[in-house]
Amino acid sequence: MDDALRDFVKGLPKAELHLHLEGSLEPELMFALAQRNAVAIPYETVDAVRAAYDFSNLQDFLDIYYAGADVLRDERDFYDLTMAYLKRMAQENVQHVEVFFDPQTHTDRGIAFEAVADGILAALDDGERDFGITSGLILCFLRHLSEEAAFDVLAMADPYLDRILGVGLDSSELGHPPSKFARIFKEAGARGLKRVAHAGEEGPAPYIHEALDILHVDRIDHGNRCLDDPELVARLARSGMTLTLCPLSNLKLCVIDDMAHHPLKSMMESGLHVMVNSDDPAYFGGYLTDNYLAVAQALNLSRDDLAVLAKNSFRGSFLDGTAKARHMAAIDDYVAAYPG
Ligand code: HPA
Ligand SMILES: [Zn+2]
Repeated sequence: MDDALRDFVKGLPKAELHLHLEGSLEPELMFALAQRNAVAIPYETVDAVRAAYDFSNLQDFLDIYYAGADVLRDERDFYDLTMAYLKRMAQENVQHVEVFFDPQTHTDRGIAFEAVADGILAALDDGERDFGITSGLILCFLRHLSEEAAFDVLAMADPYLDRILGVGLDSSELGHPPSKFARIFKEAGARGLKRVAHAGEEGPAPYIHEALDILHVDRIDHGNRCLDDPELVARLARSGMTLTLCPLSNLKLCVIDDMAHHPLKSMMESGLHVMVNSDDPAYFGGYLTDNYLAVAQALNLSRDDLAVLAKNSFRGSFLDGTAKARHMAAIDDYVAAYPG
């Protein structure tokens, strides 16, 4: 491992825009919460948990990810989960995060929406106070469930909407196109929420078109498969649409067969506004710095390329223009002052 490159990336000011809080549940915390809540888990040791994280596609992962979330039971658990993530981010100079949560994963097993949201929001507040990390919370609808179920969760979230930045769409992509959620995304937009959606991770390029034209998203999560459609690439580039790429996730879920084949560099060269994220770091083997390093090494990225990615992370955020400009200037200052 190139320690100099790691130090450069670690100190680079960064934002993360594609992180599922439930996907930051480390096996150690899973065990601790299983014990605290007297929940049985099908693993003997932390190593056995990690050994089970061998996926051949998105669904393989989702089955284990939803099962793991069962140890999350009360407000304190959601607080601890979120705080553990923010603590790690503070060590990597991550200054802003827009994080996903999947309320249906919890409400469907009888956990109160309030326990989930209160725990997460309290940790986000403390993360800003203790580490200076600004944040936004994005409520994701599970796309393998119905649109009616999505309306139910939006109703539960109603008292919290002033603390929720936006809505997203995640879970099993194939067979669950964005168009299935046209009405709920329209409603979310009418309520002033930002809109993002996973599209083109395993699903085809037309799903990205649907996310743009039917859901009117402000960002595309993943979006790798846009490369199958040159006109779509041109459209995304022209509009400056941010794509939140997740390199280690793509490798672990077999979206790519080798990091050397990751499309990030060719996407940058096509003028796409791509940035780097960890998706579900506890399951995919690395947090934000590890994801930058994985592509930097496999694709031979320069420090300037990495700085562009970090700037894109703020440009693609929902921060206001002044804050974006301040963060981007700090990246220029960091690069200019960096030795060598
Ligand atoms: O990578 C993902 N894709 C879709 N749904 C998800 N839910 C958590 N992680 C993911
Ligand atoms: Zn994701």
